[in-house]
Amino acid sequence: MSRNILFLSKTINSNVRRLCTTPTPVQKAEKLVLIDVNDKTGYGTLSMNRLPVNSLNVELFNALSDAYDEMEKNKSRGVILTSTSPKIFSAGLDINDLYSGDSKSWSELWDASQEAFLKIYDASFPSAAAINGHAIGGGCFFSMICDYRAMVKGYQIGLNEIQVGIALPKVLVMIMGKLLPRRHAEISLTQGTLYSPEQASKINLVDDVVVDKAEAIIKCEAFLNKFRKIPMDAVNTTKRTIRREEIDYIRNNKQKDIDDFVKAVESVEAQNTIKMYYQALKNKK
Ligand SMILES: CCCCC/C=C\C/C=C\C/C=C/C(=O)SCCNC(=O)CCNC(=O)[C@H](O)C(C)(C)COP(=O)(O)OP(=O)(O)OC[C@H]1O[C@@H](n2cnc3c(N)ncnc32)[C@H](O)[C@@H]1OP(=O)(O)O
Repeated sequence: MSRNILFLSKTINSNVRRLCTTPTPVQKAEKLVLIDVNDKTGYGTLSMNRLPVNSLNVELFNALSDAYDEMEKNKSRGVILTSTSPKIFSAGLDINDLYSGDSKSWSELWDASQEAFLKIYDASFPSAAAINGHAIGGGCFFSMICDYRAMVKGYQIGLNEIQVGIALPKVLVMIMGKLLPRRHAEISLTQGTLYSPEQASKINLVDDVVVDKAEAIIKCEAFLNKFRKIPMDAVNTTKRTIRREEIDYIRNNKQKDIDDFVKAVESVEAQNTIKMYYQALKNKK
């Protein structure tokens, strides 16, 4: 059974295509999240596919939410979150949107990010991130809300929002504060530190360092396998107890959280920094 070739199957929605093993090959579809369900294990591999860098915009957030809905509907046993790029998991929020947006578009962006966050963080199955390249800003955050992270050597990971001029949104602070030892969380959040996978593994930011994507997927599958003999209701009740604070915060303060994000992005200081950051990125070559 070939799992590497894209096959035609019914379109789930405008941005998500399920990959399955029905024998009708078609050319690669330009969907923002590709779904490949392994019929043997029941695990779905979700590959972000907004090339070149999987920068997160409303459409990619919505595609992730839709993909998770599909996994819930199909009673998935687990998800492996990865990317189709050979060297980038995700470069975080789309700088173009931060640079050229307005309060309406930033509200929509954050609204969509909250939805995707809740789908992943409160899913009824475990998620494992196969971090096959750089995971920066929002890209790092989306790996952090999975239950497990394996990262390929040679890339960088971290929450660098502060360097882009954005005050850290509350949920990012809450989750970083729980994942990393306190001192590392504080330094990382206030300095926007980017880490090698080896450094990240020493501070709990990643669980395993691997040599390539194939090994990352194997590690993710091994992690998901650990849940096969445990009743999922018990796992989910326990997980929700652990994660309740962040989930309740977003559910009960949705609009305030959006307003806080818009305020952070539209401040003169943030806009000046975003502008410089954007220009530096464009002048890199
Ligand atoms: C309550 C719910 C919470 C949920 C919240 C979810 C997420 C948000 C969380 C917090 C706020 C997040 C903020 C951010 O994420 S800010 C963005 C942070 N990201 C970065 O700083 C990454 C910047 N990019 C890089 O460092 C490099 O590009 C790279 C990723 C290391 C790759 O380097 P490489 O040399 O391989 O490629 P290029 O640099 O040439 O890039 C190729 C191409 O892509 C463009 N690009 C890169 N990054 C972005 C980006 N983030 N957005 C848009 N475009 C990007 C780059 O400009 C090049 O374009 P070109 O046209 O020149 O080819």
